[in-house]
Formats: sequence, structure tokens, C-alpha cells
Amino acid sequence: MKKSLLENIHTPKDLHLLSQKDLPQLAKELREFIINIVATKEGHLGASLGVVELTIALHYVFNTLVDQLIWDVGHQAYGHKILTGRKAVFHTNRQLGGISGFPNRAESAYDTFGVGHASTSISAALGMAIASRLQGDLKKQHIAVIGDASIAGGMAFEGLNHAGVSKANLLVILNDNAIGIDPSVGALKMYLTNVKKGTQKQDNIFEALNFDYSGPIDGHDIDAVISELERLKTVEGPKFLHIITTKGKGLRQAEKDQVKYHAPGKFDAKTGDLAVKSTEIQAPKYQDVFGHTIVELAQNNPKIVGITPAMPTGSSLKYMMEALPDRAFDVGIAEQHAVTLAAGMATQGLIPFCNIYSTFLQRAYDQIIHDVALQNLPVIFCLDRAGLVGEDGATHHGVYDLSYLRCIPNLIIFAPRNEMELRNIMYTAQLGLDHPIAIRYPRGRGKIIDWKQPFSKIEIGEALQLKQGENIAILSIGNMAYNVSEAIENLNVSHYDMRFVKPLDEKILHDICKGYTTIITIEDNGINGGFGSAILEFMALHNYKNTIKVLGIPDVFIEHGKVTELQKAIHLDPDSLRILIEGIVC
Ligand SMILES: Cc1ncc(C[n+]2csc(CCOP(=O)(O)OP(=O)(O)O)c2C)c(N)n1
Ligand SMILES: CC(=O)[C@@H](O)[C@H](O)COP(=O)(O)O
Ligand SMILES: [Mg+2]
Repeated sequence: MKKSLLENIHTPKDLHLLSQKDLPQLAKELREFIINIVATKEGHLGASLGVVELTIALHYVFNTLVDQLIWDVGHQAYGHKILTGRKAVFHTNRQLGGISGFPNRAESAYDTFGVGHASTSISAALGMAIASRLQGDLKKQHIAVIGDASIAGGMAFEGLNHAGVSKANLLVILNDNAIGIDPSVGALKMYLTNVKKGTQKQDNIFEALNFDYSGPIDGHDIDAVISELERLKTVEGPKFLHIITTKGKGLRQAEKDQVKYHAPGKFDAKTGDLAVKSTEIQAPKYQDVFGHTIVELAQNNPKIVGITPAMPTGSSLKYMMEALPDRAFDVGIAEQHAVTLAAGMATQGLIPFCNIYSTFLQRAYDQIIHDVALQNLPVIFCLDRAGLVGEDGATHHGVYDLSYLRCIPNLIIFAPRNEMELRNIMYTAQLGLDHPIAIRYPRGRGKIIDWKQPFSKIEIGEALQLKQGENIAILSIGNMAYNVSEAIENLNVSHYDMRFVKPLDEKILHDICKGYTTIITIEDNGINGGFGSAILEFMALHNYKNTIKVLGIPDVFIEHGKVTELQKAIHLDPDSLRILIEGIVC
């Protein structure tokens, strides 16, 4: 049996002791290591398998403690983590108290820039390269590794545009596997396909942008990659290396079904077979309630269109893309464009449902204000993955939307308590609102198996009372209502699902302020500026002096872990809520 090479690699220094001819064997072992751990601990798989050779080559050629290596998004950086001191803890990846699923400056000196959202690497690497130049360091290398879907994001173009006129010592490596989470889209994808076929009719666009372009080369040919990196190390100014790889490389099933194996959940490390799903009937995922409901609505309303920035599978807009392909648009990693595209469509009388993960909508803040709300265009924003998302952690929790949206005039903000409420607000919104609306709902499954009930209209700004009690009124928003219901099962307190953060149900709020001594608000948004703040502002405006406690996400970044674990850690789980409320009742 061949002795393990990976066993003796703890940092890139150990890697430098290997002979280049050993590196394909190391690549094989690194792949197996990733597969074995992700098979049971879960996480992103395909992207890391695709860059195993590139990862080894980069750490072999460069001094990555000094040279600055940035992974765009960072979901492909598992090999990098394993080779840079985290092999022994890699089994804790994405778990509570374990290492992060993305590069993180607090975790390792080899993680030069925190990532998670796409298309940032070129700007960050350019910033570092300019800093090195200004500080007289002309030797340091600055490398951005970016995927074919991420390079189509607006920020990446902005970075390329600037870099091309700088003399900065920047190397952009395009890892082109022709897929994002879902197949890549757009004219740039077509251009890259033509480059690979050698049939491009136009000038090379990266050369046109003033980059020293090389490629495309086979990114799994480790010798070819090393030799090109060695050459580029000696070239000054902005350089661009185009490599071709296969997402999921080395695991047959992952190569075959690249969408599924982007983040496949548990699977058999030997066969690649996905873990067998329980046959028990389950409540639907919120994303599927959105995906099926928009098809149902759009089939009856020809004005409805759907938009997703690169998340057709994650948002389930894929159902509409299959059923009504002319009216459902995957625009690539382009949240800003998605929002303004929706605004343009709305000016022409279409009814756009613009579905964006809460965390990624942060990218398009000005577009929401300037292009949608200021013109009061009735765009329907569906914010999936609102609240804590779990193992993706701090970069991905959707815990700011209520705060960043609430201050925008004209915007209606609704958080469904359950699947039926999501369905009914979608139905209500497409009937015609005079304003844009943001509907925010969580990652994962709801609780209602029989969710496909006939539609009913929701009155805008109307809250619901869920339980009648005395002295204390608990006001929840969204599906936090479930934690509250469980917590107060045996307590004599009132519970209201406020539903709308904007406009607030002022009538019910006046009754609450007059009828209860104590008010508790609960949300899975940051406590600064969110739903609780809205209630505080209402009370201040009307001079109510009730005791009020605002519960929500504290003013710190929340790490990764299961949602239930994270809720427990910040005392938003049913048990902690019960103890807190009991303390107030007594
Ligand atoms: C701003 C933003 N939008 C969407 C995402 C979700 N997302 C994560 S990875 C990914 C696809 C990345 O594809 P590519 O850059 O080609 O890398 P690959 O997975 O193929 O290695 C997407 C859309 C994100 N992380 N950030
Ligand atoms: C890396 C990234 O941004 C995505 O892959 C994200 O992890 C998807 O999240 P969901 O699993 O919630 O769709
Ligand atoms: Mg890709």
C-alpha cells in the first residue's frame, strides 16, 4: 500500500518538501479526505472537489503566508483549509463551535479575506495589491480565484475595469466549470464557451481590459497549472489565468449531477449515493411553497413574472422556469440588476416577483430605495432565508432585512407565520397593491402538511390575535410565533402575530398598549431597528408607558451551527422564552 502523503501535510511548508511528481497522489488523497468528511458532516462539496489541483498548485508555487490568496465566495476552499493547518479540525466544519465553512480572517493567517457572498475577490485582491505597491512591496503576489458564475457579478466587472488600468500586481484566476449552483447563464457564459471551443470571433475581452491573459488550460493537469503559475509569478501588472475544471471532480455522481452535489447533504462516501430520505410525509419547505404558488398564480395571471439572481434551485423558482420559461428569469449573480429589472418591468404593468435571499438583497439596497420605493413601483420582493440560516453562518444569516427595509417609505413588509400565510400574501400581492412589498420567510420546512388550501386575501396591515391571556402581551413576527406558542402553552398570557412590520396594525396596538401592563416583542431580526424598534417608536409617539422587552438577534454577528442550537445560544428557543416569560409573570 502506498504511504499517505496527506498525513504529513499540516501547513504549506510541508507541501514544499514534496516532489512535484508526488502531487497527483496528494490530490487524490485530498479529494478522498474532503469526500469522507463532507459525506457525514455535510457542507459544500462539488466546488472544492473541482479545485483540488489548483489549490495544491497555488500553495506549492506561492508563499501563501505572505502572498495574498483570496477565494471568491469561499465555498470551494475546503482543500485550502485542510492544507493550511485545519486538517485535524476539518470534521467540525460548519458546526457550532467548529471552523467556518468559508475563509475567515479570524480563523487563519492563510485566510486573507472573509468571504461568503460572491464576486468580491477581485476588488479585495486589487485593494491589497495597490496597498503593497504604495508600501513599496513589489514582490508580493495578490491572487483572486473566482468562478465563472461569480465573475459575471457586477462587482467583479467593476474590479476588472479598475485593475486593468492599474499597475497592480494582481493575478485573477478564473475557475471555469460552466456552472454556478445552477448552470451559469448570460452572454459571458456563451463567450467563455466559445473561448473553450476556440471559436471566439471577437477579441479576448480580458486582454481588451488590459490583462495579460493566458489559457484556457486544463485545471486538473497539476503540472500544467504549476508551470503556468510559475511563469505568471514573474509577470508584472494585472494577469488573468483561465482554467477549465469539472465541478465535483473525482466523485462520479457529483460530476454527473452537479446541481445536487453543490451541497448534497449526507451521502455514501464510497458510492456517492445520497442518504435515503425519510418516507414520512413532511411539511413543505417554504421555498417550495413559493415555487409552486407562483406557478399556480402565474398560470392564471399572465402579467406575473419571476426573477432570481442565480438561485433557481435554492428559491424553487425553477418550477416556474420549467412551467413558464418565457416569464421566469435567472439573471445570474446580479442582485442589483434583478431589483432594477423588476422595477423596469413594473413600470410596464407586469407583476414581478423578485425572489432574493435576505442576505444577498443587502447588495441591492440602493436599487430598492432609488429604483423601486421612490417610484412606488409595485414590485413583490420574496426574501427567502430570512432569519438564522444555520450552518452557513454569519455571512448568510438573513437577520438585518427588517431593519434595513423598515426605514424605506412606501414599502410594505410582511412576515408569514406559516406556509398558508406565505401563499395568501403572494395571492394578495398579485391582485394589485399600490406599493412594493417585501415578504420575508425562513430557510427550511414549515409545519403544515396540508398547505395547498384555496387562496384567501390578507388585509394589508392587519395583525392576528393567537391567544388570549392577562397582563402580558407577546407580539411576534413571522414563524417565531411557533417558538412563542410552545413557550406559553401553559401560561396565561396573550399572543399576537403582528404579520406586518409596516404598516403596523395601529388599532390593535392601541388596544394592546391600553390592555396590558407588559409587552414582549420577538423577532429573528437584529434588535437594532427591527420589529421591536417599530413597536417602541409607536409607543413613544403615542406616549404609552408600558413595560416593554425587545427580544431578537443581539447586536453581534452570529456564527454557524444548527438553527435550534443558535436560537438556544441567544435565548430565542421555546425553553428560554418560557423561562423568561415565567420570570415576568411571577
Ligand atoms: C452575492 C451572492 N449571490 C448569490 C450567492 C449564492 N452562491 C453561492 S456559490 C454560487 C455559485 C458560484 O458559482 P461559481 O462562481 O461558478 O463557482 P463554483 O461553485 O462553480 O465553483 C452562488 C450563486 C452568493 N454566495 N453571493
Ligand atoms: C455558498 C452559498 O452562498 C450557497 O451555496 C449557500 O450556501 C446556499 O444556501 P442554501 O443551502 O440555503 O440554499
Ligand atoms: Mg462555476
